[in-house]
Amino acid sequence: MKPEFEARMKDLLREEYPAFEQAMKESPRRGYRINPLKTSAEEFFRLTGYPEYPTPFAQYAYYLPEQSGAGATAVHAAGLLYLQEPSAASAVSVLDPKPGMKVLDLCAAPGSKTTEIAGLMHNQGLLAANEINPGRSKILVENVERWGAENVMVLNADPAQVAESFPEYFDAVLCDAPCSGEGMFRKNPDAEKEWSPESVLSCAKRQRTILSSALNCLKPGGRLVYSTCTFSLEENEENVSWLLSEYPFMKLEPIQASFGRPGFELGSGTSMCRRIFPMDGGEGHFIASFRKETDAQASYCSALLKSEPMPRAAEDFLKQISYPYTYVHHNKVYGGTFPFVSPGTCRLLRHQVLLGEVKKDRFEPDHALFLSSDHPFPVKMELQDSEVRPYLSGMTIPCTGKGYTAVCWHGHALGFGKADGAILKNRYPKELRLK
Ligand SMILES: C[S@@+](CC[C@H](N)C(=O)[O-])C[C@H]1O[C@@H](n2cnc3c(N)ncnc32)[C@H](O)[C@@H]1O
Repeated sequence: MKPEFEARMKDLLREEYPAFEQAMKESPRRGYRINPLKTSAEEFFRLTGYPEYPTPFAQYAYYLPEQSGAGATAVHAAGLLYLQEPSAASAVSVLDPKPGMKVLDLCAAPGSKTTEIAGLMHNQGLLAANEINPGRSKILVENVERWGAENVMVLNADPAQVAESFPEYFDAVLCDAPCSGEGMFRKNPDAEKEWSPESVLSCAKRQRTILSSALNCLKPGGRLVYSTCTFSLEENEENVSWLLSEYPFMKLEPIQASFGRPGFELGSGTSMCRRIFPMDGGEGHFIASFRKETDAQASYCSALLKSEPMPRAAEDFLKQISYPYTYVHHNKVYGGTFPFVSPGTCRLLRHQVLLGEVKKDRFEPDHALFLSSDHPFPVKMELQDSEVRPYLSGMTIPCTGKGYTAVCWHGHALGFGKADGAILKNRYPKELRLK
């Protein structure tokens, strides 16, 4: 540990410091969540043979066994699991999103909390996932797609733009802010190299700007959950105190949780927040929960988008699967479980589910259609275990069927291909292929 970091942690933790120091010498805890949109715990453990070792932080969350190789296997490609640092799942447990709500995940990439929220919403309501960084926002799209969520729009915008486009729109907002990452030092020792007391202060300042946008997106009566994966007071309880004094209509709420420990009390009720340290079974997290209490009752309705007519080629193809809402724009056809709302001035990367595109009067389905959780494609083929790697590497597979076909492993689609009665031409996306 850097001496300055060590001194700050001693000051913060006092008599608890030896436990922290000891925990920092131990191996990091790794975790994953099961996808409730696609599988059950019973099926998951039968398919993987993993030991069932739940974490205290969230529903569907488990510690990862050593040497699982989970990232490269069919369960990952089919979107049955998401690898996530165990304590990071705690913020969504506090947010407690429900089916039918309108939820914003403001700092969302790579998507561990977005997929967790989507899992709890069961494709009902709207989840907007925003990421400011263009490169990271593409990874977010990939992860949402593999998860199979059908009600997620992905935005790539500055939080201020999101607030301008969706004023007082959401029932719940998660602000999982960029931070100095002190809770990542055990997992990723390189993260500590970039740390300094100055970087803590600049993160705290940036978090205040992001928080101001976050609360503007929240409708009256709505709930804002603020989280970081760092330990500094400046980025956590001090920012909470700042928000309470700057925006008196924001009220701090107690967090009822069986994990972690209370926040440090700064005189504004900040012991109602929750903290997790490495000696609490995860790497480290901070969570605060606020309610927006204003006299205003009305909340904003985002404009609905007007679809272009459904192209004939798409209409014929889509008889095979029917979504509650469809939207056509520039020959691209989208399906979803929530009406298609305007992204305002935000750059839009994903509109619920991209079903496919009409090219030269032919409809070409998209990978996302096949990975969707609630609308399985009816024409399928089942892979043998030995065929999974070849398929995920982009190779052709023997197949006696004809036409577009979902390629499945134990009934779960990994992707698709086009069969000609003898072989299936592989349409697994090039950028996802195993090397
Ligand atoms: C802690 S990470 C989010 C992790 C994500 N919620 C998850 O669970 O996978 C914070 C994110 O905020 C983004 N970010 C960086 N600067 C930002 C800013 N000024 N405004 C909003 N987001 C920012 C980062 O690119 C990063 O993806």
